[in-house]
Order: sequence, then C-alpha cells, then structure tokens
Amino acid sequence: MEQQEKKGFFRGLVDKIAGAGQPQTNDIEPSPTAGEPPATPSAGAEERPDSGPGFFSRLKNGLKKTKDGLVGRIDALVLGKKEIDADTLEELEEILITSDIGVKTTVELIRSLEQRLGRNELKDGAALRAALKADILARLNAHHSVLDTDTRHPFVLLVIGVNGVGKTTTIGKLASRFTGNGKRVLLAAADTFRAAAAEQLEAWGERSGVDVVRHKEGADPSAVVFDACKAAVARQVDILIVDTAGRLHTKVNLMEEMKKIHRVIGREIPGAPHETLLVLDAATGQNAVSQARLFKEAAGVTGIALTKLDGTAKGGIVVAVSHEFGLPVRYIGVGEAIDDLRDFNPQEFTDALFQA
Ligand SMILES: Nc1nc2c(ncn2[C@@H]2O[C@H](COP(=O)(O)OP(=O)(O)OP(=O)(O)O)[C@@H](O)[C@H]2O)c(=O)[nH]1
Repeated sequence: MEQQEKKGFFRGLVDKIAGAGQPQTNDIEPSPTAGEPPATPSAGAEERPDSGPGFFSRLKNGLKKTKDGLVGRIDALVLGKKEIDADTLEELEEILITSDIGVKTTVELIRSLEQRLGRNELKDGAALRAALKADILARLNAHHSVLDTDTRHPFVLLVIGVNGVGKTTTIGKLASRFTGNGKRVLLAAADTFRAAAAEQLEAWGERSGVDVVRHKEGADPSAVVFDACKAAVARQVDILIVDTAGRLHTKVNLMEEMKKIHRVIGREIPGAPHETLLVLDAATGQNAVSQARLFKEAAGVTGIALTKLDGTAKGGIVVAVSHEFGLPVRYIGVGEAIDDLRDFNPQEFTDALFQA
C-alpha cells in the first residue's frame, strides 16, 4: 500500500509537470562545499598522466556513486526480469526522477520506453537497460559539442558560477591542459570580491607557468578584464581565461557585473568572449539546474563544466542541464587533481555508468 502511494505520488508529479518544464526557482545558493577554498591547490592534487589505459577506469571510479545510485537501482529493478510491464516503467520513472535526471527528461525517456514496449521491443530487463542507455546517450549527443579554442586568437574564455562550485580549480586545470598542448595562456583574476581569490588563481597559474593579471582586492573587475584583454593581445596569447566572482552583495549585482564584464571584453576583443562557461557543482542537484536557468538567461552561457561528479550520486544532473537547457556540457570534474577535468564525451560517460 505504501509502495502504491509512493508510485502514485511520482506519477502525479510527473503528470503535473510534464510539458511544463522544471519547477521554477531562482535561488542561487552557494555550493554546500563552499567556504574558504585552499589558497594553494589541494595537497592531494598530484599530477598524473592525462591519458592511458587507466583513464577510463578512473572515470568509472569517479562516477561510482552515481553509478551505484542510478544504474545500481535500475539493475536491481530490471535485471533478471523476464517480462517488462507498465509497473516496471513506473518504478523506473521514480528512480530516474530521484536521480536528478530531471522531470522533463524523465518524462521523455519513459515515453520512449513505453513506445518501445508497445512495439514489443522490450522483451526482458536486459533489453530495457540497453534501450534506456541508448535513449540517454541520444539526448546527450543531441547537444554535445567540444569546445574548439583554435578558432580565435586570443580565444577568450569567461568562467562564471556561484561561489564554491569549483571555478578557480577548473580554470587551474584548464590552464594546465592548454599549456600542456603548447598554448600560450593568460589568466585574469576578475574575482576581486573574495580576499584570497587572486592568490588562489596565482597558485594555479604558477603550476602551469601561466601569468595572472590582477588588481587589488575590491578593485573594479571590469578594469582587471580591460587590462587582461590588452595584455592578451599585446603578448599574443592563444587563450585568455577570466575568473569572476561567484558572490556579490546581491544576485542582481552579480548579474549586472557579468553583463558589464561581457561588454568590456567585447569592446576590447570584438566577438569575445568566445565561450561563457558556467561552472556547476553536480552535488547541488536541482540547485545546479536553477543556477543554469538563471545564468543562461542573464549571462549568455554557451557551455557547462560540471564539477565534483566524483563526490555525488547526483550525476544524472549531466543529462538534466544539457537536455533541459540545450547547452553543451564541455567538461566534467571527477576529482581535485590537476588532470581530473575531462572533456565530456557522451559515449564514454554512458559507458562508464552502464558498464558492469
Ligand atoms: N572532489 C572534487 N572537488 C573539486 C572538484 N572541482 C573543485 N573541487 C573542490 O571544490 C572546492 C572549491 O573550489 P574553488 O575552485 O575554490 O571554487 P570557486 O568556484 O572558485 O569558489 P570561489 O572562489 O569562492 O568563487 C575546492 O576545495 C576544490 O578542490 C572536483 O571535480 N571534484
């Protein structure tokens, strides 16, 4: 009876929201892991090779919690099942929704499976599992594109997001990867709001031999950006990465500042920023979805980096942010080490989740 009520609740929720998109909230709470991040990169952040046979298994390890929470529960439901019926799909629906895949995407996935069931394509649990994986992969592929920084010189990468999501760490990891590929990189410390932000960025810059343009704490971020754009052109760097504040006195201030930074960059380097990368902490689940909505509308986001996938069972959020907002997930963070930022690859991601 209890189970029946629960199922009814999810069915009701889905019916209510189907076609209406996600519930609208505007909160942009900082990441729960926010706080004063270390002034220097994490002590455990040892450099490791960026590829090799262990690479896929490291991704799998990084996604272990999501795999256990999402695919582990799906397997417990479907594997060994000789017959799939509407009740199975209803239980699957509940698993998907509680795994942060998002209501809109869950509704689509279940409808697709219902159609397959109607066509007699879902003969057993294994067939259902394979169909679900293919449907998730198709949705991830629909919005996927790799960030190509070779198209412009300098390529300006503006990095935004609320405090504590991992912006500075992501920039440090990107600087290391770009310099490793022979690119000349410059960093701009436009987070002048938080005391240690520029020092933290400098610490990351030092690790890759990359300069940082910075002003004093409390300076106008747009002035930093102006100087950084001038320097990037004068020094003929390949990529300028701009770090921004994740917290200001009000949300409105934050959005206005993002717009101003955008304008200054565009005035100095026509067509720039070439990418506005929104960093989201996967562990914040639906709050990350709210942030994506808000920043997409206010700051012209063109791509997403999803961090801290290693520490959460909420990895389904990758599907939600990409599919619900039509934004490409460019990078995923699966640990604190310098090489724990990976190009997002839908095939690799779904393989890592679904492979036994
Ligand atoms: N486990 C894990 N930790 C991460 C990842 N990315 C970042 N972190 C950690 O998240 C914490 C916050 O990272 P920061 O880079 O300082 O976050 P920020 O968004 O720049 O924060 P503010 O400067 O306050 O705006 C640090 O302890 C990082 O080591 C990741 O992919 N996995």
